[in-house]
Amino acid sequence: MGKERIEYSFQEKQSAGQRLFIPYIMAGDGGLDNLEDRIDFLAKSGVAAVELGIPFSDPIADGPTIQAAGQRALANGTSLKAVLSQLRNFKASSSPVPIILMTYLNPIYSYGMEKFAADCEKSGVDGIIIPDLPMEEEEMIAELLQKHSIAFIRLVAMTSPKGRMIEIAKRSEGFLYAVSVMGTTGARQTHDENVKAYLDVLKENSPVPVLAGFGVSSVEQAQELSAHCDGVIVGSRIVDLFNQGQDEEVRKLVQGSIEVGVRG
Ligand SMILES: O=P(O)(O)OC[C@@H](O)[C@@H](O)c1c[nH]c2ccccc12
Repeated sequence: MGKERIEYSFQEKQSAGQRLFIPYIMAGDGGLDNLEDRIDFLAKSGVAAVELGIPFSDPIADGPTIQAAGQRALANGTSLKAVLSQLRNFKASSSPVPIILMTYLNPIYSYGMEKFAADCEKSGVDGIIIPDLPMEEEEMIAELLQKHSIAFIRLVAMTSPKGRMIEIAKRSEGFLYAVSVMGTTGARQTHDENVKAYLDVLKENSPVPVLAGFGVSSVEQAQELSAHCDGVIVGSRIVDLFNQGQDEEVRKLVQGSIEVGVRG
């Protein structure tokens, strides 16, 4: 359950000599019915976990691709409640890979924090990412998540002072999400040169694995960044490929990224 399940999955991949890869998909994009198949497909492709987004009307950290996916999901009635009950139906805890929910704070508030944490556990959710909850305000939910054995994955930004980065890394459970661009989610061709040094600092100071996310859209980028941390998170590119029915390209992206390449 939770943190241990994430750690176990990561260790399994790393001891097989692979990089970690976490795809982000928007729950309900293409219908909630296909969720289980999609997770199975990703697991078979070699991912270390799946990050599942809850659609929200005001996604401040998201660029156009994920905003559009959220609109499609909301249009077919997807809600936090519907996602949790769908996960519970197919028992995410017997899912072949850990499931990490990514949701803004507002849907959690309207659902009820205590009930949210309890229902996540019942639905087999292993970890949570809440991008609009700063460290200073996390205490209340942190306790609830702990009580229900759910890993609370923290995000760190390139603009954080070093001391704050280290504090966030210390608190993070499962892994540390290193946001590797300044701006919103969305595929980009290249990353700022400073990203590598930033990842090196995190890697040196983090007690948990470090994964870089935001702007990664190709095997080359994944390989380049993975050489400075434990792996990558890819959202917009995966969302686009699934939306275009190019599942085979998704598989190639995952498989190319998890191989330890010439750069690493
Ligand atoms: O789409 P990108 O640039 O590949 O970035 C990953 C990202 O999509 C996913 O982790 C995510 C989607 N929405 C978020 C909001 C905040 C933090 C992270 C996320």
